[in-house]
Amino acid sequence: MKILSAQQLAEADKSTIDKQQISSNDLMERVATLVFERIHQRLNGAPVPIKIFCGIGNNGGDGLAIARHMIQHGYQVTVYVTNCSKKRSPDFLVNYDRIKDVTNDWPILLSCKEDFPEISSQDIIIDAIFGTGINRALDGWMADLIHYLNESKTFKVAVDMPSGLYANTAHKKEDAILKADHTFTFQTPKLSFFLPETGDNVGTFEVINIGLDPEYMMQVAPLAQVISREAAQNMYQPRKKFTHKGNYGHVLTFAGSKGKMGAAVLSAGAAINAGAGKVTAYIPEDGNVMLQSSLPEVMTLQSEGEDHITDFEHSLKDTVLCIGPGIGTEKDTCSAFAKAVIKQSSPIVIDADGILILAQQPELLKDLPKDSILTPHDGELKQLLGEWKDDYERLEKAQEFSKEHNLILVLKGAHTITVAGSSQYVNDTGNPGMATAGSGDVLSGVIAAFLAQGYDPLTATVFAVYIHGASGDLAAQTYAHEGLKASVISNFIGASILQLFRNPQQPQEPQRTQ
Ligand SMILES: NC(=O)C1=CN([C@@H]2O[C@H](COP(=O)(O)OP(=O)(O)OC[C@H]3O[C@@H](n4cnc5c(N)ncnc54)[C@H](O)[C@@H]3O)[C@@H](O)[C@H]2O)[C@@H](O)CC1
Ligand SMILES: Nc1ncnc2c1ncn2[C@@H]1O[C@H](COP(=O)(O)OP(=O)(O)O)[C@@H](O)[C@H]1O
Ligand SMILES: [K+]
Repeated sequence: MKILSAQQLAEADKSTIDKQQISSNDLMERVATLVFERIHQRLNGAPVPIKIFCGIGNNGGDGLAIARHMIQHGYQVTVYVTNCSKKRSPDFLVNYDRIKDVTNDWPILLSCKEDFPEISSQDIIIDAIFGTGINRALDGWMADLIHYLNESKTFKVAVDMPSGLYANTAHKKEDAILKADHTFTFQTPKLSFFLPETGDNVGTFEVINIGLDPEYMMQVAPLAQVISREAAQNMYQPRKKFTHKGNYGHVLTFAGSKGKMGAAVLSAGAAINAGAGKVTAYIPEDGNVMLQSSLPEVMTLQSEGEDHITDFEHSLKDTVLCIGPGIGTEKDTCSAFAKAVIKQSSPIVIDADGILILAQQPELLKDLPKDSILTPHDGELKQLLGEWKDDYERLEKAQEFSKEHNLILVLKGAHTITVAGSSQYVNDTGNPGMATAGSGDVLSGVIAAFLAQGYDPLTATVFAVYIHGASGDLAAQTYAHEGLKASVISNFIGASILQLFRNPQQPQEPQRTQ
């Protein structure tokens, strides 16, 4: 699913109005009806007090139209309008008049702090103050209103966007942004929903298809794409009947050191669990017994170094190299790392200490095969790219780095973003239970396994990130977030591939918790 900028969404609105020969007010009515239906499905006429706060632009117009539908269906609604400017949008004004026809009274105007209504914990708040049109931080009593609403313990629903939040530009820390429990967003999710500095303001969200011009939606180059279940289904490559293990590739994991042999077990184990035909773990000598007894399916090759890898002399022909988990940064490990990456001619998966070594020896970047995949968490990313001032600069720097070095970057987090040149793919599977030691090692093995099975590097990466998160979601249904551990996530890889093609009505659909 495409993520568009606020400006592109405004263009899509315009194109829709032109091509579908409807007025902007007809579109607003369509939007409001769709939101009302979603709310009505959930509340089912419940006599809860609902307070709708409307701005004076089109988001406010949406709010007034939603309020009108709710009042006509017997809901207990009080409507407030934030009287912050004389510049009211034409469609706001149409709906301002229309609601009066239903209530025989004007909505309550708020012009200062003293006007703020009392909010009880029983209330439901609907926030239609600002949407994608916001172009500066809220100040004065408008900022106070947002803080006031945030302090209340009641359930808050945002229309299109939590008010105060920008769709795709950075905020200052102190900006007033509504903290919604749920957001009904229109046509596409916004980039800010997925970023760590702002995503928490959105609560859970659902995207309402408001029927914006399909032609525009098809041709527009998005800011980023969210990997949907359908997209992941299309990426999957089923196995053929008359095949053998040689058809599914050979992964060589270069991982582990004394005290961190688990990283080698996790990455090699995940590569086997995700379908690599053969997996060999290249490890320090002392890790051999542990690895062989943990993973009987995996072959081993041992470095001369007893407690860390000190050398690399092996052939990498027809092998996918997955390098870095738990290797440490000893001098001879760094030289062995350099030997291996220089020798390899097909895309490499580089994780953890491998990324730190690259940051220390950036001259190696030019030796990496095109489309190699780096999977840094933010600590590792900072070593590579330096500090960033906000989430958007992080993405810009990652894009520049990816373009300059012809690499794919996997920016791990609650919504992992895969950056390939100027394209960005946002992952929507996974849960906070995956914030547990070793889950990144598992991801590196999954990416390598898909590469080995013949997926192209970008598809292997995006699909692996999706499946890794989906495995965590499925595992969490049995183990809860707290009980998740990396080996458990790895053991659910097969189940999550099955789940990808299961009818969503069947049990065991992963619970989305964004
Ligand atoms: N054609 C339509 O009727 C549609 C309406 N939609 C709604 O329209 C919204 C966008 O509407 P608008 O472009 O009118 O913008 P908003 O309703 O988000 O904002 C209204 C106006 O407030 C002013 N403003 C911006 N920042 C401010 C600040 N910090 N303090 C005070 N005033 C400020 C701006 O001049 C802006 O135009 C969407 O989020 C959505 O809710 C669309 O989603 C669908 C189509
Ligand atoms: N809150 C979260 N929600 C979803 N996924 C998460 C969350 N926290 C971590 N993850 C995922 O877990 C993995 C953690 O990787 P990493 O930090 O490298 O762990 P480790 O170094 O212990 O292996 C990443 O794939 C990341 O996207
Ligand atoms: K809003």
